[in-house]
Amino acid sequence: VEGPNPVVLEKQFFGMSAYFWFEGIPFPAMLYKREIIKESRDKFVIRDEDTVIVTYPKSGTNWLIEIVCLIQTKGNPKWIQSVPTWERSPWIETKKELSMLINMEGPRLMSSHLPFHLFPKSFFRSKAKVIYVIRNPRDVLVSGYFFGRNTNLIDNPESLGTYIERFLKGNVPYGSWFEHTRDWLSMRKNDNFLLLSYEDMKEVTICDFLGKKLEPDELDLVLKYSSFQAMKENKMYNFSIIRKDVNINGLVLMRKGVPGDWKNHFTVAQAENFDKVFQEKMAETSVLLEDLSPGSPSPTVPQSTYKIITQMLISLINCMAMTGFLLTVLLS
Ligand SMILES: Nc1ncnc2c1ncn2[C@@H]1O[C@H](COP(=O)(O)OS(=O)(=O)O)[C@@H](OP(=O)(O)O)[C@H]1O
Repeated sequence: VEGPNPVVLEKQFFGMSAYFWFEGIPFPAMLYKREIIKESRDKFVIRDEDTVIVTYPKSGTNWLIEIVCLIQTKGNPKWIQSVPTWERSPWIETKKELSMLINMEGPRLMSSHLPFHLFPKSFFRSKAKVIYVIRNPRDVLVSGYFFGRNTNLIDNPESLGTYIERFLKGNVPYGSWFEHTRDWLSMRKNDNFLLLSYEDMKEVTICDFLGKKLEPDELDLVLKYSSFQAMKENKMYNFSIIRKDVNINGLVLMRKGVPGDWKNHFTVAQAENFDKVFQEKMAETSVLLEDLSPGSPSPTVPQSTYKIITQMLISLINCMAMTGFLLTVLLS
C-alpha cells in the first residue's frame, strides 16, 4: 500500500500534475521513478569515505554543494566552473545520477532530498558523513512557491495561500518539512552528522567536519566563489543548461538568496497560523523559529543553551575576579 489514494490526492492537491506516492511521500513523476527511489533505499551502497549533502528542497542545497566543492579544491574555481553541479555531487534518487554514483570511484560527494525513512539503508551501517542544512521553513516555503510557479515540475500553485495550506499538510514534493526536519534531527548527536543552518553557513565548521585545513586566503576564495552573485553567474549551476521543457516562465534558481524574504509575502494572519503549526509540530525538538533568523547561532545548540553557557562564563569570571581581589587584600 503506497499511502493515500494517489488519484484522489492528485486531484485534490495537485491539479493535473503527475505525482506518484511512495511510502507517504509525493514525488514529481517527471523527475523521479518509484523503482529508483526503492533501489536507492534498499540496494545503493554508501561507503565509509562518502559525504552526503541532505536537505529539504529549497534549503540551500546547491550553495552547500558549491562550498564543499570549493573546499576540496582549496578555493580554485576551475572545477565548479567547468562541471555541472549534478555531476560534481550527483543525486542519490534520480536514475542517471544513481548509476553515475554506482560507477564512481574514491570518496564520493552526493546530494539528496530524501526523508530519513527513504534514505539508503547502507548509510546507517557506515561511517559516511552527512551534512544536513536547515532553513527557516517560511523562507523554504516562499522559495518553493516561486519555484512552483515558474516550472512545470510541480503544478502551478494559484496563490501563496493555497501553497501554505499544502505545505503545512505536507502535500508538496518530498512531503512535510516538519517530519523531514524532525526525523533527520534525530541524528544530531552522531559524530558523522553535521547540522548547519542556511542563516549561519560557516565554511570553517564545514572544513573541520570534513577534516580539511585551509589557509585564510584559500577560505577567502571559497567565500568569493560561493557568494550569491558568483553562483548566479556560474553557468554550471544556474539552470541555463537544464532541460527547456521543465523551465517555463524563465525559472531562476538564484532568486533572492536572503533570509527573511517571507516577511515580504506572508500576511500577519498567515504568519501567525504558520507559527502555531510550527509550535505544535516541532515541540519535541529544541529548534525555535528565532534560531533560524539572520545572525542566530547554529541550531546544533539551541539559543537557550548559549544563554546558559554565557551566564556560566560570566559567573566564572566574576568568581576569578573576586578570588584575585581577596588574594590581593590578604597579601598586602
Ligand atoms: N550562494 C548563495 N547564497 C545565498 N542563497 C543561495 C545561494 N545559492 C543558492 N541560494 C538560495 O537557495 C535557494 C535554493 O535552495 P536549493 O539549492 O536547496 O534548491 S533545490 O531544492 O535544490 O532546488 C534559493 O533561495 P531563494 O532565493 O529564497 O528562492 C537560492 O537563491
